[in-house]
Amino acid sequence: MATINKNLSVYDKSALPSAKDFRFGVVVSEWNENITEGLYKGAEDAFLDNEVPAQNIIRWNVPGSFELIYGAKKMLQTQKVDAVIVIGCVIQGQTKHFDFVCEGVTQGIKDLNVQTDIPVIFCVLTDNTMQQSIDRSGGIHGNKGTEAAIAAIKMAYIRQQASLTHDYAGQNLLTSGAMQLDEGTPLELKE
Ligand SMILES: Nc1c(NC[C@H](O)[C@H](O)[C@H](O)CO)[nH]c(=O)[nH]c1=O
Ligand SMILES: CC(=O)[C@@H](O)COP(=O)(O)O
Repeated sequence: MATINKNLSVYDKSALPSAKDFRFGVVVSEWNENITEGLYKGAEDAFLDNEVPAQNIIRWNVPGSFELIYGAKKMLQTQKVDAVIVIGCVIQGQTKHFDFVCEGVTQGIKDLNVQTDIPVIFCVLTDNTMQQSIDRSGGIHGNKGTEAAIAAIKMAYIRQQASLTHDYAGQNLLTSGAMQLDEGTPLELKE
């Protein structure tokens, strides 16, 4: 379903786990800061709306979206956080640079999710025009920063619950039957 068919800011607060004890890192790109600041506000407001204490939100800035990878890596290595959001806005220019930045950031953030134990949420707009970015950072399609904060809360909870289960060494919990993840159903871990 494309963004135009859903509002990025809409979420069911009653369906979320408590986030008051979670700590979140947010790495923000300074490129297109008129957009990334709006995305950050959406994320921050959603955290605060879900009782995350302001002091539990750690923000770092990096020059551009490509640097989100290194910034998130150092955040994970040095800060006690339950999830990290990377925020960027990449807009098509005249050259192929857009393609390489977008692909590089996507693969780099994917790698962090594979190689580390902390969820890293991908809040990077990859748009054709500035208007598309405006529409998705608090405009007519809502705010992707809000969506990212809700994802961060949900993933921090999944990580917390998974840490309570038996260590199925070498097994993928999602396929071993130990973890049933149904949409909207609280996580139930089976021994
Ligand atoms: N054109 C955009 C960039 N480009 C800069 C790169 O992200 C990077 O900072 C540079 O290549 C140095 O390593 N970054 C964005 O976030 N958005 C753009 O539209
Ligand atoms: C994503 C970019 O780096 C791009 O916006 C830079 O613009 P250009 O391709 O015109 O150099």
